[in-house]
Amino acid sequence: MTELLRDYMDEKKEWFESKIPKLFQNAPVTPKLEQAMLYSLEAGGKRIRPILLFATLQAFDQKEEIGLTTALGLEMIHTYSLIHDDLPAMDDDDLRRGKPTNHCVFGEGTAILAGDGLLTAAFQIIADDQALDTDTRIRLISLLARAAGPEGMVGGQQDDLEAEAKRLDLEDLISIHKRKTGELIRFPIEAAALIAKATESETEALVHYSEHIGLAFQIGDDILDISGDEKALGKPIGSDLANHKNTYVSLLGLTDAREKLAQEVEKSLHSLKKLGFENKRLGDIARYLLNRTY
Ligand SMILES: CC(C)=CCC/C(C)=C/COP(=O)(O)OP(=O)(O)O
Ligand SMILES: C=C(C)CCOP(=O)(O)OP(=O)(O)O
Repeated sequence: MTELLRDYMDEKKEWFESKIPKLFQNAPVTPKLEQAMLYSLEAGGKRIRPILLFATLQAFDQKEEIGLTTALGLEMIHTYSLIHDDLPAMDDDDLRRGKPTNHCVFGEGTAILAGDGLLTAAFQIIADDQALDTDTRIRLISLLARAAGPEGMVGGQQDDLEAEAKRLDLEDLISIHKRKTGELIRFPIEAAALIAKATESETEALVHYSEHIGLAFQIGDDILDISGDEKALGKPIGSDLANHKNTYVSLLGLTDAREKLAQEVEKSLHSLKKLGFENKRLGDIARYLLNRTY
């Protein structure tokens, strides 16, 4: 990662995270539930989805502040998905973002409710966002519901669960990941294009970019699951193997998985070129995915 991108990501992450403690300040949320929601939300992570939203707004010379609430809602949904993904009924993981998983600290019942709370509160804060006009808010809520729901992430997760006992081909694996991971990578980019009032053809090129980096991101996650550093990642490695998951590495082998990742990054840069955005932050983010270590 270039020093410039590192600085940008650190700065945006810090700014974004400074807003999290205030999220439920004026809401009468049951204390243990609030504590459980904030525990996972504040645990860190790369904040790559909010950063993609800010970087897309920046590419259109828009202030990042205008996308802040949408980015918070998105990260709340991403965090809920990780809490539920770690549950004994799913991946049964003990470590996430460098800390014991939500159910290990608060118990399974509260972890399920913390996830439910984050999911629903996300839509509430976007609906109430005074920085955006009503039409934009409704369109964002619709996009986000589609991306996170049964057509998107939840559907992808269901297919992923069912696939554990089977051997998939590459096409099936891509179809699962497009929904399970890809939709929440696509959303911040499409949302920022909507907020910035991008044209149809600009949005189309950005959606293509997002689809390619979404796949590159997931391939990178699969590679890191076998060759990454547990401390840097903040989650256990070897979990895919233990759970008999179909991954790009199990299907293609490490070398070809790396090659496929490089191809997806190349295609994402090609989509950016159409917009003259390849040298903007979005291009740097795509190039960072090539060799990410966490
Ligand atoms: C509705 C739900 C629960 C969705 C979960 C979506 C998701 C992307 C989980 C993490 O995937 P992973 O298991 O491949 O990643 P990790 O290695 O981080 O656990
Ligand atoms: C989609 C996948 C692979 C789950 C983890 O997502 P991230 O790798 O973005 O996790 P955090 O940085 O937010 O913890």
